[in-house]
Amino acid sequence: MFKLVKFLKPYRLSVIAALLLIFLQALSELFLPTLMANIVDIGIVNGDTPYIIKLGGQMLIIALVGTSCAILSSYLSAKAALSFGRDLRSAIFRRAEDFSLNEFDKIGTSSLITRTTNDITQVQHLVIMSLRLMARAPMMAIGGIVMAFTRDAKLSLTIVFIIPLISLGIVVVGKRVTPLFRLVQTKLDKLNHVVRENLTGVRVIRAFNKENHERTRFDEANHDLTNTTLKVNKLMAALMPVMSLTLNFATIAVIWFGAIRINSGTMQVGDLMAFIQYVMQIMFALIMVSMMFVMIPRASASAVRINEVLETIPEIKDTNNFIEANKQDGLVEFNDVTFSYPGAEEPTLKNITFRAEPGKFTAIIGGTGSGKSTLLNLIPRFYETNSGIILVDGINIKDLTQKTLRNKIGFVPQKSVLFSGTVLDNIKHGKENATFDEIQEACEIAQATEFIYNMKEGFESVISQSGTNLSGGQKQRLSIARALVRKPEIYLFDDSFSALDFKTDARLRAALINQTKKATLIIVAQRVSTIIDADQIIVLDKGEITAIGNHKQLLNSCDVYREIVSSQLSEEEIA
Ligand SMILES: Nc1ncnc2c1ncn2[C@@H]1O[C@H](COP(=O)(O)OP(=O)(O)OP(=O)(O)O)[C@@H](O)[C@H]1O
Repeated sequence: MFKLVKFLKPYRLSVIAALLLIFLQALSELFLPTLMANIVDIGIVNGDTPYIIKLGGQMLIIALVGTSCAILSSYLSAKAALSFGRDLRSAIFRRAEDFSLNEFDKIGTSSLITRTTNDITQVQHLVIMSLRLMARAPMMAIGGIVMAFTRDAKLSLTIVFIIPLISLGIVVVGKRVTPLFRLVQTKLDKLNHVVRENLTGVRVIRAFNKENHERTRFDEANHDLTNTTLKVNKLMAALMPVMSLTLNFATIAVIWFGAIRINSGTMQVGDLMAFIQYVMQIMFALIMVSMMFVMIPRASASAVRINEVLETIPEIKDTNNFIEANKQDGLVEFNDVTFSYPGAEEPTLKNITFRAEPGKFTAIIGGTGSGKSTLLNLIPRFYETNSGIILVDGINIKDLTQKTLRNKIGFVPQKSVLFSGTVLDNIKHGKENATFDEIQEACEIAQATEFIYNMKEGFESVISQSGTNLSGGQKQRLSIARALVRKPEIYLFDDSFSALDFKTDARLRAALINQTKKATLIIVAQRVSTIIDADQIIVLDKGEITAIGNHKQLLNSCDVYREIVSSQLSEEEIA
């Protein structure tokens, strides 16, 4: 929790001002019972009306000052806490932006969302309450004790018995709920995960009539969260009645002993009235502390989860001694590269060595799970290799900044990803300052122009969430146009033509070859027809390169390739 305090630093002036105002508010609240005691003991007893009016006026002014301080301190503490929350959210978001895909896999997308939203809200809530209550509670408790002692030292002994009793209750409950609160956040993660999977996979769920199964899964996660939260709340609920009971007993004890002291003439009625108010203030302060104890365990569980993200050092970082890329050819070289996903028993890619030259079309083919996408993902450095080096234009990619490296690349992922916005916005993701001519040219090559103009608003048509209003092939073509508009040196297509019909696929490739004459073109494909014209075809099998050559060479020399080809093409096509 304390590690996050640094995020409050920029707002220290607001925090200090809020604390000062709270101090003034507490002083005013502590002073009022004394004035009231004087009105009773001096004004009423002596029938001194001007004295009563004078002190009554003073009470009114002090109460007004106290209220103004309370309003202003609430405003300042809310401002500081909300800004704290905003900065923390930005910090998590920025950190997550730097994560390699490994770190995303490790923490989990759903958990990252919960941490950026719910966890931060918990901590932010604690900050507001700490500034408002936590600062006020000790002032009120200590001030109340001091004032009560000045009113009647002997009667104050009642307080000495009550405070340790309440403190014990708070500590016992606090210890039991802390681990439970941590559990609540984990259960919330799980619920988010189930909801997310259900919403994104709604079509599959309906197609397979899995609604009941998914409902059960959701109910389980939902009940699990509810039960754990209930357990925590039961414990917390037990604390409040205990507090109230103690408060009432304390009041009875004070009135009882106070009455005895008034009878014996050692105490005045006004003093007893003030004393009761001070005891109330002390008890109230302790209740505030117990309320804080409700929040601290939950917020500290959230703070641990937030810190976990903030303290995760991204595996992939730019070197300080980065090299400026002078050449702009786009030559890609793999030298004996081996790569494993964390926790995997076997490397996914083993001893990969090849060259993909500018002006040449390199294709990668292989069975499912042979490592094609993984190989492609290593080029923009989405993952770090275990051994071997990858060079772009003769420079180890680890010596380039990620920005420089990725500026050279036009990447089309296997699963098309579009963002909410217009068609134009989505293509401009590839090049912010692209002219309309450039965008049109890219769409022309990607075979997207026709369907874009068939849309109601053309390039201004709005793409709904993740492109749900587009077909798979349309999404793929927009993803391709987004990469083409950059005119990069290296084009990486990860099975990006799979949703296109054969005719569109052929037209697109013909146009693409024209546009990418000088660039390095690397295409991962499942379909042999997509890569039949490649200058070199890399055949991957179980993470290893089985053979490299063109279609004809491989047909004669590579069994794996021949098998793939004969499973897709007829004898005449092969011949
Ligand atoms: N993020 C990941 N974490 C752990 N293992 C992974 C991850 N992504 C892929 N793998 C594993 O790595 C292997 C290669 O996967 P990859 O996606 O590179 O294959 P592929 O040849 O592109 O397959 P496909 O043609 O089906 O897309 C598979 O066994 C897969 O289970």
